[in-house]
Amino acid sequence: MFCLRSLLLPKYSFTLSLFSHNYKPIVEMARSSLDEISDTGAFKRSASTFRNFISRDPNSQFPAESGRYHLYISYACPWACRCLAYLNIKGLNKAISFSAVKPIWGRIKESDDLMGWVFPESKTEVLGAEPDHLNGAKSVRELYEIASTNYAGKYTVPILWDKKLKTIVNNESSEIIRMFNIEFNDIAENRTLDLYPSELKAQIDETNEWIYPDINNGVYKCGFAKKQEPYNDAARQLYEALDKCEDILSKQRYICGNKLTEADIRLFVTLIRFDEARATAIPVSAG
Ligand SMILES: N[C@@H](CCC(=O)N[C@@H](CS)C(=O)NCC(=O)O)C(=O)O
Repeated sequence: MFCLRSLLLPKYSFTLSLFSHNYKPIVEMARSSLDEISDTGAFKRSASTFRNFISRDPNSQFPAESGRYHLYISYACPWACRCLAYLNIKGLNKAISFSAVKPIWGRIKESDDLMGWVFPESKTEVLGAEPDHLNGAKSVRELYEIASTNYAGKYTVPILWDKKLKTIVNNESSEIIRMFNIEFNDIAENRTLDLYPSELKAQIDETNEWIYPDINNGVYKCGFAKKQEPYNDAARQLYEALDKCEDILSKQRYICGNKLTEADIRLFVTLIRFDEARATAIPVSAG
């Protein structure tokens, strides 16, 4: 039988591997995920900052117009790839453009040592990544600086960018996918697909409530933990949650029943890049 544990083992490190080529001591990386450590040594994710909503209402501040919005992603980032998956599955590729940064962090500003997502110099430098033709930014940090003069948070992807107002609409993937699911239905090619249908909302929410902390964010809690105890806790929760998925998916096709939903996409993008994205750093053992 297909086993989630065997897919993920033995090298259980995750996202830090993406950053490892240019790894710098944490003190030089204020305002990145690597800096979000509590007193107990546990990874503590801060909330996303840009939380505007695109609406199908043409009179709203951010109306769902074709050609107006751009999605910045990294193929290495599961949060960003949720949004990319939605872009494709909803048939929004013609309405919303997207581009990818380089998959490995670089220095994001000449004047300091902060590391983060950077754009390549040319389209041929790194497969899939391309220079920022929209804003001419060298790094994702520059996009945040265009959008806000006093931004003090992390420089994360995904970013849903408004080309017209030259600002970030939203940088929270769980909200971006909800917008893509419904708000663009007047222009989406696959408008009848509803990945958050009303009859399954409660079940999807309930599923997200354990998959998010234990798996989606759980891999970061393992990878970024700075002490043994929080690492052990996160790894135990992660393995228990994977076993729970295994159990559910051995009895039914999708995580919330017989229909593909948001909960599947959110789980899949984390699972699919375990081996690819976390090969070199912070191994997670079966505990
Ligand atoms: N809450 C955000 C999280 C996004 C996030 O953490 N992205 C990571 C990449 S996997 C990032 O861009 N990190 C950059 C940094 O920490 O500086 C979402 O779900 O959209």
